[in-house]
Amino acid sequence: MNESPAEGKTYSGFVAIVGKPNVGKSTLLNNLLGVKVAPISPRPQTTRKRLRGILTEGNRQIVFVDTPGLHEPQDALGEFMDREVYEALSDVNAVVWVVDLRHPPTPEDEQVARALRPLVGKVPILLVGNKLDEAKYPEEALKAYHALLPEAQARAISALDPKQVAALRAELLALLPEGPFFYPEDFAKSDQSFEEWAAEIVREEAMKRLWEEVPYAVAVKTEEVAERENGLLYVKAVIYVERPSQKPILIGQGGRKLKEIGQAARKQMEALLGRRVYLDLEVKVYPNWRKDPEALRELGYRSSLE
Ligand SMILES: Nc1nc2c(ncn2[C@@H]2O[C@H](COP(=O)(O)OP(=O)(O)OP(=O)(O)O)[C@@H](O)[C@H]2O)c(=O)[nH]1
Repeated sequence: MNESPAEGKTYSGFVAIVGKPNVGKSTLLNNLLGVKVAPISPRPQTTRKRLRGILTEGNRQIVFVDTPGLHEPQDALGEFMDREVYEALSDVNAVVWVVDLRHPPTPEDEQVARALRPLVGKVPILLVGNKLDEAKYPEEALKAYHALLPEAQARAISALDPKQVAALRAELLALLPEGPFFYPEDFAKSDQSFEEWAAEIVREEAMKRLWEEVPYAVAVKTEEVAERENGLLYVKAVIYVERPSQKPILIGQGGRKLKEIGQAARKQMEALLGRRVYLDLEVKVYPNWRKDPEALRELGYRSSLE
């Protein structure tokens, strides 16, 4: 653990961001931090792994833990994702429970509320009704969610509104108990390696462009990152699919889809790094990787307990 800053008291803690798939958890995390650390797509269950985002402001530090959307697992990947949520909840100072105000609660929201119940009275639980900008009956919806866990403190926001996100950020910073920083003040905003981040960006761009079952069959692994003489950063990533029939869907006619995915991911990388990137993508088949615990580990879905 790192004691910091040099003088005076410090306040620090872990804040878990939980909720069912697609409610805006990753969007909220990225906007709380002011940088993009988590992948976002209109597809539910884009987030697969727990991810830490680190926010340091003055003498206060929050380590956010973004979690996959809690859902009924269909396979080994799904079980891994739910386990990630329960582990994230085991040792936190506050919980942000995100719900979608455009719709009333579903059984999945009830499942999240049940998972949070043991924390009542132990740590603050902030119920964040998100997507206020597009909600027709936000007050009624928030009330219905609040009824699932009346002990939570409820508020409505849009994760896309910088002012509302800043207010939530200030509220969370104020909740922190006194304690030393977990990361040095100048630590990057996420604990992901560049290789992991690059793979997540490619997966995000692929998921946005695929339909039905195919987005969920995609896994991405960064195989190489190398400096090139002309100032280019060379990044080689492999996109894995589960069946040979999925490969042409990803590549598209005349390679068009893969090119689109590559261009969009490269742009995101260049924007973050402020330099030119050569992104080399390849598509391979890894039969039924989602059902195979060994394959999950190989593709980076490793529990932090291992
Ligand atoms: N209109 C509106 N859309 C939002 C808001 N917040 C997030 N979204 C959109 O909701 C979709 C899902 O957002 P994510 O941040 O990926 O959601 P998530 O909860 O992390 O999803 P999982 O990875 O499935 O757990 C994306 O298309 C976002 O752009 C909001 O406040 N208003």
